[in-house]
Amino acid sequence: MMQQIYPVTAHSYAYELNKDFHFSAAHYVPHEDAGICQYMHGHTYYANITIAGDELDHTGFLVNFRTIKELIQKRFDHGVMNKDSAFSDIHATAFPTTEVIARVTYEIVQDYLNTLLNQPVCLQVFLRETPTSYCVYRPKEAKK
Ligand SMILES: Nc1nc2c(c(=O)[nH]1)N=C([C@H](O)[C@H](O)COP(=O)(O)OP(=O)(O)OP(=O)(O)O)CN2
Ligand SMILES: [Zn+2]
Repeated sequence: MMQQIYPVTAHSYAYELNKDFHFSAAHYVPHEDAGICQYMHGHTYYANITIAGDELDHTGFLVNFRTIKELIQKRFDHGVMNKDSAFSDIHATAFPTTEVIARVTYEIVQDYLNTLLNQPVCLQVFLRETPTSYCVYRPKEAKK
């Protein structure tokens, strides 16, 4: 696992946890302006998910680290991003770019967090696509 320093997001929650994991997937960016990226190719994506909250659950967890990893890894690992229902080859806002995959990752994680009684929130998704390229997604509506 790649270890690195991630950008921090300021907030006033009592607890903040971060989960690192990775997954491998194929994709293409379905527009000719994407150059060679319009052709199918693969990456090992490295993700760091930041979750915060004020209350712990009955196990003393803000949220189970393992669940966060599995939500994303089980869905995308060794798959073709373009085939996943979260993405589209029609609308640019749903092309599986680093930016969109980071946003979709946030949406999957936050949808799960919304089911928890202690109501943690996802503050940031850091997604590295290549050794030299990454995106940080922070939801605009997140309470700080
Ligand atoms: N804003 C974005 N730009 C690009 C994306 C993207 O998702 N968002 N994706 C690509 C390619 O699909 C590719 O995955 C990454 O390209 P790049 O960073 O150029 O990769 P390299 O390994 O070739 O980078 P070097 O630093 O030149 O080695 C393109 N752009
Ligand atoms: Zn790519």
